[in-house]
Amino acid sequence: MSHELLTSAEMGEADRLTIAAGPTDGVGLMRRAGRAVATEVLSRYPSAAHVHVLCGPGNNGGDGYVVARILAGSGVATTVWTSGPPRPGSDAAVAAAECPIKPRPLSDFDPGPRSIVVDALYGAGLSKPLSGEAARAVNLAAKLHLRVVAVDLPSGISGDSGKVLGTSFSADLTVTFARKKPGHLLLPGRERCGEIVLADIGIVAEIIARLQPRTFENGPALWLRDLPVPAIDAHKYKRGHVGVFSGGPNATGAARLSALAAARSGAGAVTVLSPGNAMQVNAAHLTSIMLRKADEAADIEAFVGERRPSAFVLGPGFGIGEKTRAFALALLASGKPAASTGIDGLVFDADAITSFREAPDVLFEAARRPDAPALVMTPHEGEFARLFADIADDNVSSKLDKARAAAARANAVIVYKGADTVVAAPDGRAAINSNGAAWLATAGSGDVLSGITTGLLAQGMPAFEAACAAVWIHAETGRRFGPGLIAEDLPLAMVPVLRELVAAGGGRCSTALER
Ligand SMILES: NC(=O)C1=CN([C@@H]2O[C@H](COP(=O)(O)OP(=O)(O)OC[C@H]3O[C@@H](n4cnc5c(N)ncnc54)[C@H](OP(=O)(O)O)[C@@H]3O)[C@@H](O)[C@H]2O)[C@@H](O)CC1
Ligand SMILES: [K+]
Repeated sequence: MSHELLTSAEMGEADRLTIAAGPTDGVGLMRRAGRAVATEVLSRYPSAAHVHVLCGPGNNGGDGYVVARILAGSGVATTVWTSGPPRPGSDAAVAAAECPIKPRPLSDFDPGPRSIVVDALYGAGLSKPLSGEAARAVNLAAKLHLRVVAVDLPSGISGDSGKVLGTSFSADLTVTFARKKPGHLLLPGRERCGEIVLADIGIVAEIIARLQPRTFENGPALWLRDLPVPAIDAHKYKRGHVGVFSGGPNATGAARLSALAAARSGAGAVTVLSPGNAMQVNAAHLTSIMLRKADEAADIEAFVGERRPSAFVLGPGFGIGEKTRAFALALLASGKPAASTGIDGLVFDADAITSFREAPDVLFEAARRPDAPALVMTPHEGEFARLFADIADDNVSSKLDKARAAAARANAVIVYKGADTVVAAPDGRAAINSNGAAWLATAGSGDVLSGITTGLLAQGMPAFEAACAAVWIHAETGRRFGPGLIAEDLPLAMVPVLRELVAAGGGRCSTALER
């Protein structure tokens, strides 16, 4: 599995364990890292007039000296610029000694137009904002529109958070080693990396597994085995029954989008639960989706007892206020075994999140009760801040840290939406999504995401996996559809994506869900 993401500390530990296991030493790893970068430079820019390798004082710079040695040995005009010599006795000092090019001070950096920059100033060891001569080099490369190949990370980007410290290079290509780091996927880091190439430098999977990584790049490898497929003896209720709450007569569309998405994601039956005064509007627009009146919390109880739904989505178009809070708390009290016919999973989105802005602890306490159904919440940035104001205000933490802290506090899987959506579970696992597309930023898109998540939950998929799969499928569908996408397109357009996932080996029979 190469979808694990490593923090700087974990990467350092992988390095240490690899060296301890032998026979490769630190300089050996550095030579492989540098060679991987040099190979990319040579194959992508075979006719480059001049390559400028910028070397910092640490091991990132060490990789740079290896790159410079190999490029020069291949006949490429190469200049090395350094921001400081390596520490005597370090691996980087060995690499520098092996490099035949005499380094020049970075303060004199003076690249010609159309040359290539290899940025080996700072990588995993970035410890402060870029300034002085490094910032000048960044500005010069940008001004001259030079191609930049970053070693491990563009200097100035934090590998753990994706944040820019001071300023940073914007690379065309970033070559990183063993596994990607969170900063390659979190914004703005992701935009500054350009294309990312993952190079194998001999840090084996067994070593990575010993670190027990808790952060992943979202993709099928993380959840395909849990993706529900109907068993041969499936009937509709064995495939999970989803309940979707509709808003009033002027706000019914969001629920229908969620309902359709839940049905397309494989739930065998979907019921829209509508206020009495919106029954006619909903009835006029529903065909395979069922419809039932639900005006108060007692109606939920009756529905759960009679129809045995397995998952609900509350929030899209529902409205903000006391009724939403009452419905949410009634649903959270409907888990097993408190009610023998209890439900397995809940998705709270939009208005269900905002309704608790004055008293989030009431929601968290209800979600923390042992019998509460698994809860997934899908806030965008604004909604996240309403529920987790202190976490959102923390300027030091990354989006990953924030999603994790929120998940632990709320005892819920948090889907912290955005162009770099993070899914975090209360147990500390987290995944960063990287296949999103700007086409998804359209009204109703989030309602569809909630519906897919609920559909998967209803079929017995565990909450973290269901949320990750829904985010990925939703993003993949939007990416493939491209221009012209509106939310109504998504439920049907995701069918080819689902077909491919099932063909690729998904997953778990939803008959496990006998109700
Ligand atoms: N781990 C592995 O498996 C492998 C790792 N490899 C490579 O090692 C890299 C990590 O190396 P690293 O730990 O030596 O850190 P690195 O990024 O060179 O920086 C440290 C130095 O920079 C300085 N410094 C930092 N920020 C600064 C700033 N803004 N402005 C000025 N100075 C600043 C910092 O100063 P200090 O914080 O000590 O004051 C320190 O001197 C990694 O990215 C990869 O390329 C490969 O060889 C293959 C195997
Ligand atoms: K770098």
